[in-house]
Amino acid sequence: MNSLTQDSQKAAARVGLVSDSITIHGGKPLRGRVEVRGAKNLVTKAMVASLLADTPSTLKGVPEISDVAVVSGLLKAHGVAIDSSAPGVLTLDPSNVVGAHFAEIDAHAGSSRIPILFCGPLLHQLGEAFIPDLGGCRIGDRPIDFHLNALRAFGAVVEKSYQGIHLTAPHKLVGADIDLPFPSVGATEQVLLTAVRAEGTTELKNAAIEPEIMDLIAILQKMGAIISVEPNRVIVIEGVETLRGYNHTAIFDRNEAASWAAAALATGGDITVGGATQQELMTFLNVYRKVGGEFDVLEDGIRFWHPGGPLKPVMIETDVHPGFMTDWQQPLIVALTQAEGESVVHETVYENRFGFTEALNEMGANIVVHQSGLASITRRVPRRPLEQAAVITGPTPLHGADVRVPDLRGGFSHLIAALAAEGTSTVSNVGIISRGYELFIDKLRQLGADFELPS
Ligand SMILES: CC(=O)N[C@H]1[C@@H](OP(=O)(O)OP(=O)(O)OC[C@H]2O[C@@H](n3ccc(=O)[nH]c3=O)[C@H](O)[C@@H]2O)O[C@H](CO)[C@@H](O)[C@@H]1O
Ligand SMILES: C=C(OP(=O)(O)O)C(=O)O
Repeated sequence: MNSLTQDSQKAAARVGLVSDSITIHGGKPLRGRVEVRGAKNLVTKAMVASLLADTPSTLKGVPEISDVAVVSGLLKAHGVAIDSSAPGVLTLDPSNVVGAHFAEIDAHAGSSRIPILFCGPLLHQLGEAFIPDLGGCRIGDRPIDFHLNALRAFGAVVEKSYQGIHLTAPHKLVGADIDLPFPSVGATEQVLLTAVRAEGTTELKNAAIEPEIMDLIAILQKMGAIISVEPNRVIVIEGVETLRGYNHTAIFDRNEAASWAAAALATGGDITVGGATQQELMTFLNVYRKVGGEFDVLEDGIRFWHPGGPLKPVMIETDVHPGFMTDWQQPLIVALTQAEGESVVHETVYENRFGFTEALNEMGANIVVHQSGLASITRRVPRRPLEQAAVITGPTPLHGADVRVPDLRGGFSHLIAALAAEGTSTVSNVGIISRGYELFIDKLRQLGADFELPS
């Protein structure tokens, strides 16, 4: 069994997903309503933030996804008492934070990227931290140099070993001036979670300002932190000695919402995404409209549908917020296989995020991924050294195939392609999808998808 399949089976087991594959009979529009809850990319960080307090926190809107299970396991290993008896609500009590045993941490190694964010909170609480190997989607090298350099700037001593990373704070952590080479989401969160209790002031330049980061800042402010978001990606944090627990409802998952929107378009369907709001999806909504999709912003969600007639090709560049999010391109590309003409999707955030298109080509799509010579394709000069572009020529009818999920968003795009395709497809390794899509099998059923799970 290869490691991707192992990752998938572990993720499936964490959320009680009984099957790691699904057989889909496609060609049927998805119609109905699904609810999205808290964002994977906020909830897990909010859980880590609870470690910084001296009283319990309450987090609401928590989805049943395997990344939440991984972070719960790591927090429990560090002595945080977690009550999850109320659906979608976690109370996290950090009164007895302790160093974890290696075996307990190692059980979660390679499953998510969130462990790296434990550094600052554990250094503040215990004076040391041990971080196991990171996981997350394999979509590029994903180095952590910005994180470690920032931690060093606060005064942490970093020692790497083959088992993980050991950090100590021989003297107190002190505020620092940090200028990120790229507005990294994770590194911005690393700085926030460390600076809030460091002595003195931290100025972070070239910070990421994704909505999930703004929600994390809101949480930290509720806890007693002093953080100001200034123009031009500058965030200033005045350290405080202690923080208290928070009570917060997580921002909705805009990546899940965009995925269901793309599913409506690709299958010729009509899906209302309950819990989605317009502000966080503005860039996505503009592109959705340009492609030919319709949407209606409701009081309690957004309705997305295919109005009939041909879809139009588009040119997109993924970017940091407020640009077109890199996690949105995979589901949308399935819809673009049905647009009349040539679309170009230029990936500027990760250097290897089009692996999923191979399976779409097996299903009949015409997608060519270019590693170089991008200027001639997109008529622009690359901004980062390792950019890729995918050229999608449509419309091409999709047909069923047996495909394996390579990563979270690519995997969801495989589900959408199978739902849109004529004939039967088997999608395996679907456990990976449960890292970020809550109860997706139940939601597919609600939307009238025709599928079977192996008995
Ligand atoms: C759990 C979570 O929130 N995941 C999201 C987060 O990932 P994550 O926080 O890992 O992504 P980053 O924003 O940090 O990465 C952006 C780019 O910066 C590079 N980089 C990052 C850190 C570093 O130390 N060195 C470095 O070179 C990365 O390789 C990548 O090319 O933001 C990404 C960009 O919106 C999203 O696709 C992910 O869904
Ligand atoms: C890349 C993603 O997540 P992670 O950073 O957790 O791998 C994602 O959510 O698409």
